[in-house]
Formats: sequence, C-alpha cells, structure tokens
Amino acid sequence: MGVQLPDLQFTSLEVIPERISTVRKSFLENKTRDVEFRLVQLRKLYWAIKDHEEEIVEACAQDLNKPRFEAEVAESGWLLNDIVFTTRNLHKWVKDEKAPDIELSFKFMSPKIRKDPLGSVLVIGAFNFPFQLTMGPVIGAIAAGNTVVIKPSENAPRSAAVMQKICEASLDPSCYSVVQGGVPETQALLAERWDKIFFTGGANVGRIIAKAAAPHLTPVVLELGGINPAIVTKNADPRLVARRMLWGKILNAGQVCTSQNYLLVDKEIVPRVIEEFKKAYAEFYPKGAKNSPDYSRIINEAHFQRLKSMLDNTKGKILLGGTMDEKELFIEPTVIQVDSVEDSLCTQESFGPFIPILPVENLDEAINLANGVQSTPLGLYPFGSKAEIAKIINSTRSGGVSVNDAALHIPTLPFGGVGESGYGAYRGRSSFDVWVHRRPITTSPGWLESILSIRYPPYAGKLSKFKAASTLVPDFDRSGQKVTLGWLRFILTLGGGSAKAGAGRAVVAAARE
Ligand SMILES: NC(=O)c1ccc[n+]([C@@H]2O[C@H](COP(=O)([O-])OP(=O)(O)OC[C@H]3O[C@@H](n4cnc5c(N)ncnc54)[C@H](O)[C@@H]3O)[C@@H](O)[C@H]2O)c1
Ligand SMILES: CC1=C(/C=C/C(C)=C/C=C/C(C)=C/C=C/C=C(C)/C=C/C=C(C)/C=C/C=C(\C)C=O)C(C)(C)CCC1
Repeated sequence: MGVQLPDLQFTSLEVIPERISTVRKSFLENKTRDVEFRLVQLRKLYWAIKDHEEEIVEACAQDLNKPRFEAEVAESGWLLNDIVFTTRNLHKWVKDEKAPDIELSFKFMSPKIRKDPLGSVLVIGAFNFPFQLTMGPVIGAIAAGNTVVIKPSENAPRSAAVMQKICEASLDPSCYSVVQGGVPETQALLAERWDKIFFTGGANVGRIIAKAAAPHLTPVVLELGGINPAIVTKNADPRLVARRMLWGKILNAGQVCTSQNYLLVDKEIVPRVIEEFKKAYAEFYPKGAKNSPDYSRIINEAHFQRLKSMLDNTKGKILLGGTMDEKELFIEPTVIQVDSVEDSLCTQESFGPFIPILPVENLDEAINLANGVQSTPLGLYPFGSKAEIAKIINSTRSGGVSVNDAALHIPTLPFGGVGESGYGAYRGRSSFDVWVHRRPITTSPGWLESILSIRYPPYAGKLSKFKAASTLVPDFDRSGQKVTLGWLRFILTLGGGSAKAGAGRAVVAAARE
C-alpha cells in the first residue's frame, strides 16, 4: 500500500490573529529564551522529519514528481543535516561574544555582544523545494530563540500538509504554528506586526511583503529569484559545461532559483558545447526525460502555460528537446540557440528546463551583456581559465558564484541575493545570525565613577583632558595616503604638509578650544 498523505486545509482567517497572539505571548513569557528548550524542539523536529521521510518523498513526488534522490538529498536529508549541524553548534553560537576592537579606555566596561532573539517571526515558503526552503529558515529561527509562524506554499499542497503534520507532531504549539493558505491568508498574516519576516519567492510578491512590513518597521529577508547568467569562454571545457549546465536545469525540472537562466558562450566553442549537451542528455536520460523516473514535472498548469508561451515566443532555434505534454505537466530539457539577449528566454526568469545559448564574440561582450540583463542576479556561473574567471567575478555582482558549475551550493555557506535577487542570507551559521539581534551590553563599574565623571558639567577644563585620553591619531595624510615613516612629521604638522601649514592648523585648533 502506498503512503497515505494528509489533505491540505487552509487555516480559517478568523483564527489567524489568535495564532499570532499565542506565539507572541509565549515569546514575551520568555519560553524560547532557554537554550535547552530550543535544542529539545530541534531534536524532536529531527526525529519527526526522520519518521515522516517516506511522506516527504511521496509529497514531493505528488506535488512535483520529484525523484526520490532529489527529495532525500535536497529536502529531508538536507533538513536533517541542518538540524544536526545547528544542535551541535548552538551552545557555541549563543555564547556572549567579547566585543572586538575596544580601546583600552573602555575595556573596564566588559563590553560584550548578546545574541538576543528577535521575537515572533513569520516564515513564508516557496513551492519548488517546499521542505528545504520553508523549514530551513525555521530551524534557524528556533535555534535563535524566536517563536515562529510558518506559512508553506499552497502551490505544493501535499508538501504543505505533511510539513504541518511534522511540525504539529514535534514542536510546542504555543511557540510554533503552521498557517496554511494562499493570498488572503498570507495577507491576514502580513496585516499583523512581526519582529522579522523571512520570504522566499518571486520579486513581485517580495515587493508586496516588503511594503506590508514597512509600516511596522519590520525587518525582512527576501530570498528572491534571479536571471542568472552562465559565462563560458573559449578556454572552457565543453564537456564540463554541458554536463553541469544540464544538471542545473534537470534538477527539479529547472524550478530552482539558483539555476542558470541563460548561457553566454564564446562563439568559437558553441558547436562543441551543443554536441556535449546532446551527449550528456543521452547519458542522463537514455530513454528520454519523459520516460525516466529521475525527472520532475512543472508544478501546475499556470506555470506550464507560462513556460510554454516563453518557448512559443522565442526567436531562437531549438537544438535539443522541445517536447511537452500538458496532461502530464512535462516539459523536456530544451537547448535553444538564441540570437539576441533581448530574447524572452534570456530576459525573463524561466524557472523551468530551458537552456538558451547566446553565442558571443568575446569575454568583454559577455560581461557587458550579463550586466545589462540583470546586474544583481542570485547566481553567476563562470567557466574558463583562471584569469578569465577572476575578470568575470571582478566585473560583475551576484548573490553567489559557482565557478565551473551550475546551481551548486555548499549547505553551510551563507546563501542569499543582492539587489534585485533579494537581501539577507541564511544557511549554516548564518541561519542563526539572521534571526538574532546583536545586542551590545556594557557594564560601567561603580569604582570608575571618579574617572567617568569627566563627562559631567561643568565642562570647563575637561575637553582637552578627554581628547588627550580618547583622540585617535590618523595614520593617513590629507591626500588620502597611508603614512608610514613620516609619522612624526605627520603628527607634528597636524595632518601632513609643510611645517608652516601645520602651525597654522595648530593655531586654529587652539583658538577653537
Ligand atoms: N532565493 C531563493 O532562495 C528562492 C528559492 C525558491 C524560489 N525562489 C523564487 O521564487 C519564485 C517561484 O516561487 P513561488 O512561485 O513559490 O513564489 P511566489 O512568490 O509566487 O510565492 C511564494 C509565497 O508567497 C505567497 N504569496 C503569493 N502571492 C502573494 C501575495 N499577493 N501576497 C502575499 N503572499 C503571496 C505564496 O502563498 C507563497 O507562500 C521564483 O522567482 C524563484 O526564483 C527564490
Ligand atoms: C562521495 C565521495 C566524496 C565526495 C563527493 C562529493 C563532494 C560530492 C558532491 C555532490 C554534490 C554536490 C551533490 C549535490 C546534489 C544536490 C542536489 C540533489 C540538490 C540540491 C538543491 C538545492 C540546494 C536547491 C536549492 C534551491 C534554491 C535555493 C532555490 O530554489 C569524497 C571525494 C569526499 C570521498 C570519496 C567519496
């Protein structure tokens, strides 16, 4: 018998404010401040994920036809590792930090940085990696001591329902709550005040989230998509390019925020790259992607139609793939040679299995084109010689860079966008950092009062003493140059230049006092 999955039930709009006030009350009662409490929650969550792994795999299969390998590696297994990594390190992360770079005069105040939880926070997930991208931020939020409301994507309904089941089986309901729904339910959540909102999804909805947060001055993390370029120079290895770029687009049928949206390939190696795409496709899917258990489907009819019209509207030439089956929501991995970066396949995020290739004259042209399409994509994928790759990285911006690869990301590296692809980063240690307020704490000892009283009126005669004790001497001169051997002269002349000019400045300074 197959695995039975729960049905997705939207949360009624009436109960949403009550859910929020429950988690807020728990936070204000300091329930989640205790680190042991957080650890127990995370450990229980670990076992609930483990115990429901078959349901996770089945839900991903029903929502996206996600292959078991991808579901275990990028969803359940990813989260399990994330929890173990977090619980192993949490005691270290929560420790007060000694404040760095403190001048001697303030050392007696024992300055330190406390990692305070932010409060009650909202996590809104996306459909494509429904478990990883929703529960990943939640793990960090729990670790950091926040209470959390979790809103999975309604577009992956089976996964959303299983996620709720897992959370309800493991987490304290007074601190962590799952709210299910689409736009009205999310709007109801956004109408309330949060201490942080973590959103993963498209840039248009990201703008809605940021606007809703603004009146409450709520900080927001936006994990958005990107029109990510791959830049392939004539010195790249065509076989590696094809295999890795194909992987970037067969993974979850290209519904990956980090996958490359288009390739700018030096015209000299375009034919060899295309040949290698054909070979790699035949190797990955000997009977074609449609007949393989290792290829996902498009999430729903609306996204299928969006992708179909993108392909219908391209002026490019299909070189590989191109077949579709609406009933199955199947779109074959498709390589298209386009003749302009203006082609719709390059300028819009496809979030599907399209691999448009634009031949370019040289590396400079590729860099200019990439910066013109979107100057701040989520990912950048350069292939070429060491010097070429350095040039590409130094002349572009992006959330992250995978040299010689597609959407690869080491699970504990900070992950996040920049500019149009969002802001804020999580994963690994950053998943904790993103959810805490670094609260500086100083303690002024009573015995220091006679010295500290220099700050009280009457001020007469105190300024010069205060300055003598606290003024930092610049190690640079007026032309912006670092002063090394000329130190003495620099100090004597109050900032460099001639002795006469220095004397002048000394007179002005004395007169000001
Ligand atoms: N940077 C990342 O980590 C990352 C990861 C996955 C997806 N993405 C991006 O997300 C997009 C696709 O994912 P998606 O379709 O789930 O995104 P989406 O923006 O359509 O939906 C994301 C979430 O927002 C909610 N939502 C949708 N419309 C809303 C509205 N009007 N008001 C309030 N809430 C609303 C949905 O219920 C869902 O939970 C792509 O652009 C992709 O690149 C980014
Ligand atoms: C196996 C041995 C070794 C090491 C091997 C190594 C390093 C293997 C690496 C394999 C990798 C990188 C596999 C990656 C799989 C990734 C999958 C399936 C998907 C991930 C999806 C993600 C993260 C999606 C994110 C989506 C987002 C953010 C938005 O949409 C040695 C060499 C150590 C020793 C011998 C054996």
